[in-house]
Formats: sequence, structure tokens, C-alpha cells
Amino acid sequence: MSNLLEIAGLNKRFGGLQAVDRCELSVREGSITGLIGPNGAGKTTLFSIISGFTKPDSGQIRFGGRRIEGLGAYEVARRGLRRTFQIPRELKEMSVLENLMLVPEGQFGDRLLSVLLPGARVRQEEQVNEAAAREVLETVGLAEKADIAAARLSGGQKKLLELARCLMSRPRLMLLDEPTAGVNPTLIRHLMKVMQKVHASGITLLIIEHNMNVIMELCERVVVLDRGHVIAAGTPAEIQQNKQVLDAYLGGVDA
Ligand SMILES: Nc1ncnc2c1ncn2[C@@H]1O[C@H](COP(=O)(O)OP(=O)(O)OP(=O)(O)O)[C@@H](O)[C@H]1O
Repeated sequence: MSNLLEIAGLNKRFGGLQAVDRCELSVREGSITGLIGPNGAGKTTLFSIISGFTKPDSGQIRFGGRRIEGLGAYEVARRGLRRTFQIPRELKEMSVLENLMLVPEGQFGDRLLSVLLPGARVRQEEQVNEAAAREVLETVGLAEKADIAAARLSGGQKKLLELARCLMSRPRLMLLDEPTAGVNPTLIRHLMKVMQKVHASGITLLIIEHNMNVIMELCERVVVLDRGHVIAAGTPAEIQQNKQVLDAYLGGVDA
């Protein structure tokens, strides 16, 4: 299996803090890869850099064989790489369905050109968009909530909506930032099934997760970050027994 994402020598400093430090990481096409590490290890910063929200100081990122470091978030997303956020970013007053329908880019209806086009074409595109949004809601199990305001969803349901928004554009690679954090155990089970379904549909997943049960069950490969640097990579079983990984976690616990 070839690598869909390859990161080499990546660095990012915030003032006196080296948040990402000579980071080397790869994600195989078609895999579910876990990204773990103690609090403050640099996981979210790494996601922000990969997805074009934060500029790295140096280093290379290849996605599908092409360099993407330094591209903006819009351009990275257009190439098929999307991320979710730890804290869901739904538009609260809009319905769940509308939240999804806003995602696709380059719709005729959005462009100035649409003023010049017959309305029927815009309406036809809206219908296609709505059908796609309903299908995504079906996939994540939110179909019954389509018409309620996003603000009325529970915390766990907002996590599902965040994932659904990411799914709307059918990316090649999805970066999921703590998809199960703050979610009750029943909904965690459901979220895991959704992630497996998304993966089975052909999307590669890189997941930041603190819940080790989720990592162990979902991921075929786990990468461990500590102080911005990758200290280990391997199967979940290998990682569980890695002394350097245990030390990294215990090092963060106050005696
Ligand atoms: N914009 C920023 N400015 C300054 N420091 C930052 C910024 N973003 C992150 N940091 C710092 O960089 C370090 C890495 O943070 P990051 O959020 O990437 O870690 P993390 O591994 O995702 O942590 P957690 O598991 O707690 O979410 C932390 O010390 C954090 O305080």
C-alpha cells in the first residue's frame, strides 16, 4: 500500500516553545491511523499545519505525492484533505441539513455568474446538494435531526455533525481531532461504527484520540507524538508495550 500522506522534517515554533519538532510521519492510503501522545504533545498543531490552517516554519508535506506545505486551508481541502475540530464548529441557528448544504464549494448558486444563469440550473444544483446532504446524514445516523437547529443537538450529536460536514466533500483523507472526546459510551460505539463505515467507503483516516479503547479497536497503525517529535510508530499491540511511550505518558503525570 502506498503512502497517501508523507511528512518530513516538519517544525513549528511558538515563541520559546518547539510545538512540532523534526516531525516525520506517514499515513498509508486506505488505512485508519491513530495519532496519540500526552497533552500538549503537538497533535492538534500538526493537524492545523497539515490542513493548511497554520504555516510550518520548515519541512515538507506530501499529499498524494504532491507538496502541500504552505498552501492555504481552502486549497488543501480542494485537493481532498479535510479536518474536523476538537470543538465542533456548527452554525448554530441553521438546521442540521443547512449546515451540510453549505459545505460544497464552487456551486453555481454561490457565484456572481449565477445571476446571469437561468434559475433552474441553480435550483437543480441545490436539489443534488440536498440529496447528497441527506445521504451523509443517513450515513452518520442524523437523518431524523435534519430539520432541527444545530444548536439543539447534544454534544455527541454535534461531533457527528462535525464529521458529517467533513464527509460532505468526499475527501480522500480525513483528519479527525478527538472525535469521541466528551461523548457518552453509547454514542462512542455509534461514532466508531460511523468511522468504520466511512473508512469502508474508501476514505483514509488519521485520528487524534485519547481513548485507547477506540485506538486499539479502530487503528491498524498508531503514531506517538511527544514534545512535537514522533517517538514511536507501530501496531496498537506494539505501541502498548513500548517503554518509551509509557515513559512519555508517565512523564506527564505529577507525582
Ligand atoms: N497558537 C499558539 N500559540 C502559542 N502556543 C501554542 C499555540 N497553539 C498551540 N500552542 C502550544 O503548543 C503545544 C502543543 O499544543 P497542541 O494543542 O498542538 O497539543 P495537543 O497534543 O493537541 O494537546 P491536547 O492533547 O491537550 O489537545 C502546547 O504547549 C500549546 O500550549
